[in-house]
Amino acid sequence: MYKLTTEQQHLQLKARDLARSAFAHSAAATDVTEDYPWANVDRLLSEGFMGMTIPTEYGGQGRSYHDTVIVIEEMAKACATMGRITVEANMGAIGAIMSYGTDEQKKIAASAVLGGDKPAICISEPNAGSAASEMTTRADRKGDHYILNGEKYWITGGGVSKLHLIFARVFDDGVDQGIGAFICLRDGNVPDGLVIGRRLYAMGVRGIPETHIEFRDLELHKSMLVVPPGGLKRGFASLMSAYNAQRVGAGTVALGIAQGAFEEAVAYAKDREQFGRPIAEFQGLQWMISDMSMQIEAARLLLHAAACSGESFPDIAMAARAKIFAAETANKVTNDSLQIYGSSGYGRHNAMERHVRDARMFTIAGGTAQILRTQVASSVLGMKLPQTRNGYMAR
Ligand SMILES: CC(C)(COP(=O)(O)OP(=O)(O)OC[C@H]1O[C@@H](n2cnc3c(N)ncnc32)[C@H](O)[C@@H]1OP(=O)(O)O)[C@@H](O)C(=O)NCCC(=O)NCCSC(=O)CCS(=O)O
Ligand SMILES: Cc1cc2nc3c(=O)[nH]c(=O)nc-3n(C[C@H](O)[C@H](O)[C@H](O)COP(=O)(O)OP(=O)(O)OC[C@H]3O[C@@H](n4cnc5c(N)ncnc54)[C@H](O)[C@@H]3O)c2cc1C
Repeated sequence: MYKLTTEQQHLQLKARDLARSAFAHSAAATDVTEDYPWANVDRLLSEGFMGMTIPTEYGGQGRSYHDTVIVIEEMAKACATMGRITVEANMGAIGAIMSYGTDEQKKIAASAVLGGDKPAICISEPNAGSAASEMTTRADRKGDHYILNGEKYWITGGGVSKLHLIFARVFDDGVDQGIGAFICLRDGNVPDGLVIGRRLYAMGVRGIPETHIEFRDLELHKSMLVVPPGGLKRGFASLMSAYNAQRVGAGTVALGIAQGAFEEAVAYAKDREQFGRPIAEFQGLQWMISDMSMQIEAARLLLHAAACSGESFPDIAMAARAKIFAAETANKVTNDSLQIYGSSGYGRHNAMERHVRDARMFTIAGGTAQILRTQVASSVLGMKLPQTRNGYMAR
């Protein structure tokens, strides 16, 4: 059982106040316009919810991932887009750079995020989604620079993010060194070679653009290559280890969406009358409400435990379990909440259909529920579980 400290309870209340007063009322408009909510991001920044995990020596608050999930749930409950922005402003790319980067890299990243930027993490490719380690984006050394070529897809924040962390296979003298991550800033002037491609219009969480990004002879100084302590040969494993934090964050957005939909459904059940009495008096709905409350509470416990696990970053299996459970809970709870609303939930004049759409992405993005189950199985069985045919044959 987790218990929030007094300080964490204050943080939760501060986040809840901001989310309710500033973000909840614009969530529907953000969904309809599909515009990035710049004004809300300014508020998120000025209230101290961006770059919370950045160490104090780089201008941040040095907060834990546990503190961060407390804030994310509140933001996502009010507006899923703001929930996801809070994740990327505190986890993912910024977490990896603040842990593995050089002093110069940390200063660049901290300055971007503490200036209001939500970084973009560029891993997935059209032919390497689940099979992320099969990425073909390559960086070839040329003197003091690397030349990047390749294509990423479903990059959250494409066209609005300033800081990009680009995963690529690194070649020195044509020899594969392993996978590293490059920092590329899109700061007013778009660097030659960084091409923001077409937008992928999404089913939910529509306030953040998802785009293709191409690298066409993108030239980056060698000092922009983030090399984790284990070197490039262990680069992919170390970078994915940092990414476990973002999985916990994404799961928490799913939780916040579920909690928000649930609260609305409970209030509606007490208010709506059929057969001369509130529909909350019908056992068929009472048992649905019980199940929803259990699933939400269990998801929250798994997420908080995962956020507190590991050393620098959450443990791979705990993060995977928590994200799978929270994502599947969000799909179930938002659908059941809509059911409790009946036709009113199905109408677009109501928030329920948006909650269902917003919840849908989390069994896909950040590692699908199937891939993450394989990671959990690998941990439980103590077995490597290569997914390629020749991986098994080699064993
Ligand atoms: C990891 C996979 C790509 C599977 O690929 P492979 O079979 O080639 O790799 P593995 O042998 O499983 O892994 C190689 C190496 O890395 C270690 N590893 C892998 N993942 C992690 C992790 N999460 N934490 C720690 N370590 C990790 C692994 O143990 C191996 O180490 P050893 O060599 O054994 O010591 C695939 O499973 C995978 O994760 N696919 C999903 C890709 C993904 O999550 N993409 C996210 C893109 S960003 C995004 O979607 C943002 C959306 S959001 O909502 O935030
Ligand atoms: C809204 C959204 C935001 C995203 N944001 C980002 C981002 O910011 N940065 C980024 O890099 N990526 C991002 N992604 C991409 C995301 O990481 C990928 O969608 C995800 O990793 C799955 O890859 P894929 O979509 O190519 O599906 P595929 O890998 O093609 O999978 C298709 C289906 O096959 C299943 N499958 C594949 N391999 C296996 C296996 N070995 N065992 C069992 N089932 C398997 C999958 O589970 C899935 O059901 C985002 C995606 C979405 C939807």
